[in-house]
Amino acid sequence: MKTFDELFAELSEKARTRPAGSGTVAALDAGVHAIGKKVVEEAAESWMAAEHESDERAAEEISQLLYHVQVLMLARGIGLEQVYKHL
Ligand SMILES: N=c1c2ncn([C@@H]3O[C@H](COP(=O)(O)OP(=O)(O)OP(=O)(O)O)[C@@H](O)[C@H]3O)c2ncn1[C@@H]1O[C@H](COP(=O)(O)O)[C@@H](O)[C@H]1O
Repeated sequence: MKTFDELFAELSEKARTRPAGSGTVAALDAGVHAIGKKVVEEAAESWMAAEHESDERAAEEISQLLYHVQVLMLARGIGLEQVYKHL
């Protein structure tokens, strides 16, 4: 298990070191447009799971949404503090 901040640190390191086989690196190479589509897809899946599936399935879809949001942040060079200051 990991926290939001821990995942962001892990993904930042992947973006910096670009290890072979990383889905994050592949997503970053695909660009903001492709990442944005994944965010929308995972948002829709989160919504559907919340309406029609178990808590566990909804939580899983929400975790994927959070992952893709972090990848979008990395693709734009937006840090956690930049987002947190608006919360
Ligand atoms: N938490 C995640 C995570 N959540 C979602 N995803 C990606 O998002 C996809 C969402 O699943 P779906 O079932 O919707 O996907 P799919 O339609 O079958 O997949 P695609 O063909 O669209 O990729 C997954 O297949 C992963 O590619 C994630 N990919 C990576 N992580 C974590 O990110 C870290 C770095 O991962 P790598 O960059 O791959 O090393 C690791 O700690 C991983 O656990």
